[in-house]
Amino acid sequence: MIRLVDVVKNYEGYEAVKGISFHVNEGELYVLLGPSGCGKSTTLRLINRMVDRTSGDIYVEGEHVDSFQVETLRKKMGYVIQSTGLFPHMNVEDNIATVPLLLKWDAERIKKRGREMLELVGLDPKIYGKKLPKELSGGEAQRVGVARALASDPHILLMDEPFGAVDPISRLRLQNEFKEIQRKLKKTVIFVTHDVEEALLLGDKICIMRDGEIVQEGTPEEVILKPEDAFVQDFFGKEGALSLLTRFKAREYKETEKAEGEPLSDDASLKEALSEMILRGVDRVPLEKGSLSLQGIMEVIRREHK
Ligand SMILES: Nc1ncnc2c1ncn2[C@@H]1O[C@H](COP(=O)(O)OP(=O)(O)OP(=O)(O)O)[C@@H](O)[C@H]1O
Repeated sequence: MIRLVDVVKNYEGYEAVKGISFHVNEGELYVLLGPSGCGKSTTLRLINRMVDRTSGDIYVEGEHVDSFQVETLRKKMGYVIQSTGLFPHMNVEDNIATVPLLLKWDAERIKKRGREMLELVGLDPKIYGKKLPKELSGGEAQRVGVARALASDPHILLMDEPFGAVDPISRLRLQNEFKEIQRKLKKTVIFVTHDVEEALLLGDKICIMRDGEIVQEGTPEEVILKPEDAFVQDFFGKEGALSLLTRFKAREYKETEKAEGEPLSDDASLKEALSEMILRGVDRVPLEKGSLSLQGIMEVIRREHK
């Protein structure tokens, strides 16, 4: 679906991307993960030609990126960035309509699509359609950013730290909602982040970068449990397999037994549930109608460690 072969980017003598190759399959959410300055954003922007390659080749849906007109290439891909990139003088509806307008959709179809996209990202079109970006909270603006990227129904989404600017609670909600959207729509997504938990929660595959190079690529389980060097191991911290618990939802391991105390949301991850158990000094925490046991969590850790 998307293939990079020996891609290099030099910025005036500084080699930001040093000959990287990878392949992203259709419907896959591929995470580029690494510390600040390692070349993640540059790699993403090479794909939609916002940055020109120094050398190497990039293919999108089997075609070389140079064989497209730049506008045609960009229209194929939704692009979401941290600061949302919304046009400040356009209301939410008009922001979402930008690419469909360029694609010359008729007015009725654009309007309908705008409403559908706002509903998909959990915003009421009647309340939000006419608002200007400055009248939105950070989390709402990010949702509009995602709605706008999805509006023309591109096969591909390029997302550069899309939830980086929002507070941790809204971020977790947005991540979970986006995961649900992705489960339904199955877009091919390249997602840039430096947040390990975000990468583990969302990624089908994770590509770890350092100093313009790929250090390791694999499923979340592979990179956590079989780190190829100390950098990857350190990057995931000492918690190792514990970080993997981010990927599992409490609801999937719910037991019928009741437990005392404030219930956790069924959407909490096993990692959050484990932290709560440690904080409360208990081996069972209540969920909505049921509970989760330490033993249940330990079984997941043991299973994943095999
Ligand atoms: N337009 C530019 N001109 C010169 N150097 C640049 C330019 N854009 C990026 N760089 C440099 O290239 C390197 C990689 O930058 P890039 O933005 O791709 O990293 P990143 O991994 O996305 O970092 P962050 O997580 O901080 O956004 C950095 O050292 C950066 O300073």
